[in-house]
Amino acid sequence: MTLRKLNIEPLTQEAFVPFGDVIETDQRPFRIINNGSTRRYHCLAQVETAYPADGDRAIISIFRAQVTKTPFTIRMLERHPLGSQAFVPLLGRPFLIVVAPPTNNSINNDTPQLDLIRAFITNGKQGVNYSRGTWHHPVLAIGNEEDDFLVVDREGSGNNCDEHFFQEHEQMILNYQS
Ligand SMILES: NC(=O)N[C@@H](O)C(=O)O
Ligand code: NI
Repeated sequence: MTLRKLNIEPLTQEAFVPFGDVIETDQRPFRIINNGSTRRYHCLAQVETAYPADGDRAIISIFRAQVTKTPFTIRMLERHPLGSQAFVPLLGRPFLIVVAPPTNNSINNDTPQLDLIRAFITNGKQGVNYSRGTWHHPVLAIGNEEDDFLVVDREGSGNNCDEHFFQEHEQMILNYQS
């Protein structure tokens, strides 16, 4: 059985709109602050929490991710139905992203739409903010050693992580050659 090979696209905000935001300074507006010493690239993304009145909080973590060797089989995607999740690289290295648009009960039995799954490679200066409900693969670090990411996501009650495992014939191959 030949599995579908995912085409890996360079990450751009335009291409990523169905999935969330690209966190980067290239081509973005800024304000000059701090007596002219600093550029503020304001509100590059917004943190979504479903129930702020019930105590949902946006929290900041660091993920130290082991390298994912490619070719790699994409066997599952996950989503966070109650909040967004942002990954910002701390060591300036590219990383891989596999995403599909959010779904609900009326779409494809509320599972990732196979034909809408896309893969991206960042340029090392980009982070991403997955919108609430965006299907995504857990962080995919590449290179020769573990990578660190600043992660901003939601802390609160209830289940905030749905996982979907593909049938074997639906699985995809991710193969990145730097
Ligand atoms: N589980 C967890 O906190 N990490 C995942 O959500 C991920 O996207 O890496
Ligand atoms: Ni996640």
